[in-house]
Amino acid sequence: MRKSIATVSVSGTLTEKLEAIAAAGFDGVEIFENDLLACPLSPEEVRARAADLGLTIDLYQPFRDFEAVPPDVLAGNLRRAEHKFLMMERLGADLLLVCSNVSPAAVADDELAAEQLRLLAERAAEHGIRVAYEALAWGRHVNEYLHAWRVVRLADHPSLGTCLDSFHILSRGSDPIGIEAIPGEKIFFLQLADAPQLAMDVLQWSRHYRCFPGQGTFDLAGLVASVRRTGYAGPLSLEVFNDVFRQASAKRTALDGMRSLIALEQSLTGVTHPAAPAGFAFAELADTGALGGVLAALGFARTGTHSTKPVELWEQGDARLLLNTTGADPALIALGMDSPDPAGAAKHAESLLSPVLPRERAYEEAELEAVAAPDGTEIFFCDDAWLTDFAPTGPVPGAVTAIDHVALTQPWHYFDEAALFYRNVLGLQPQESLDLPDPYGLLRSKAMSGPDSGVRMVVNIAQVGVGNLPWQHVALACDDVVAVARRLRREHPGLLMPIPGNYYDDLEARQEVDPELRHLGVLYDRDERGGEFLQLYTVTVGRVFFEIVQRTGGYDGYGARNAPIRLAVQHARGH
Ligand SMILES: O=C(O)c1ccc(O)c(O)c1
Ligand SMILES: [Mg+2]
Repeated sequence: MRKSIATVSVSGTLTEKLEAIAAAGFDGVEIFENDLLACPLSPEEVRARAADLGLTIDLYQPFRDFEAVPPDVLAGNLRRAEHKFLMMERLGADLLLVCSNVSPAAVADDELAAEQLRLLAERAAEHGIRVAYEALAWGRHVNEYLHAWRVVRLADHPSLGTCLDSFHILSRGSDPIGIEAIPGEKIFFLQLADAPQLAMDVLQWSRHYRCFPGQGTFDLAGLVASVRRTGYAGPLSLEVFNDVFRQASAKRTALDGMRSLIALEQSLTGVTHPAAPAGFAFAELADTGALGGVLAALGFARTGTHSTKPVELWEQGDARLLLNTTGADPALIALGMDSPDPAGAAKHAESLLSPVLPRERAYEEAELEAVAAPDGTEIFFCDDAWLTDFAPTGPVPGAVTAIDHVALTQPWHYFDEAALFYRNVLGLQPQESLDLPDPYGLLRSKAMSGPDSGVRMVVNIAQVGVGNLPWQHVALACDDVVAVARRLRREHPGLLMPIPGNYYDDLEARQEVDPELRHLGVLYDRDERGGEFLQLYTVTVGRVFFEIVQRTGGYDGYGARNAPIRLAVQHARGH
């Protein structure tokens, strides 16, 4: 299907928007009125600019507060419309979006609304223009898509159809199955937006928190499938009002919008996602020499060195960490995913426009497919062949059994993009975002996991006030955190993060826990089903710290309750 996007969805001036939208590969645009009004170019110049860029102008919008008004108001509204029609002719746009009236002047009278919209459609037709009537979720009388359709049907004019907007339909909890009763040729336009579940006024929700398909919780694939069954032949058009997108790079946002539509189309056409990774093959850390000692203290042993690169393999149980000593400060730079089909996974990533990383691998080395995640972290799709480059010496038994999860910190404006990447490219299932209090702001955090929880990831962003919070971490699974903590307290007391006594006073007030946790600095969480989670943190080294965790009883979280304590300690220590 053709792909369009409303200019309101990306940042910049109208020309910057058009350039970014064209660069991302869209076929057309919805021109948002404010963007045109504020643009120094004439409508003819905008038309030419769009044409040069290969973009059609699919819709002009919005025209507000038109229908179901007293006669004196109608005269003014028709006059307004006539001006818009003339301007649209200059712009080369032949579809006008009219959104349902929100004004107190509107009356609850479908016959009147239909009669006036019919008049509008007649006038529009004289200019070769068609009118698409959309129910805003907060429309004064018309706020359901089937109500807007009833009015359109009543008006019965070939130049009047309806515009469906997934946000208005799904935010109200309407069942999109009713779409299938609308003839496809009367659906003049389809706007798509997803949104996170938020308990708030629907207008504020719509104007600030819409996001691209797949970034929220709406079932857009189901809705679009219903629209397609009607025979609708127009574009899939993104219309996203989002406070972050308004500030972020237009090029990045437009490209991510395109990715979301490609993924949506893939899900509709039955393109199956290659199997999600079964686990972490490795996590790779940049290191200037400080991390080897930490890993050794945690029970890891260096088992190999890459045949041609300054990269060391450290192992313990099934946890494999690579230390890349090319000189950058400690940071998580790459993740290896155990992939059942590395080539298929890389091809799928490429189909979703993920930047494929050049293979700078020598002839005899394992061919690793890699793409860049939004924050630049390299994601490798691996089978077992990669290990041979390190000629590892053999298993390293120890308390640590595997990588439990990794937590990456995103630049603040990449959060939704990252969520989409890990969901669509890696096939991880996202959970709801959490906002965690930090002494200097809020940390937004989203956890994602693969089938059987073989891969767990957390992406965090610093929200207000903290700036780009730099910490990332690798969490290591073990079967007995208390034993690990005892040993580390004894042998490497400076390695462990000190936890405030107040935390334990509160914990002990809530439930009976082993008093030794306080002495050891082990944090504790428990879910409703009695699953338990024990956590032990190291101090940070550069941007990195390690966590040792123990899950019992099916505990599936990440100790969110304890994160604010850890963040406060990290801030207090200045790292
Ligand atoms: O928020 C609004 O006013 C608005 C305007 C036009 C639309 O298509 C829409 O979905 C919302
Ligand atoms: Mg809309």
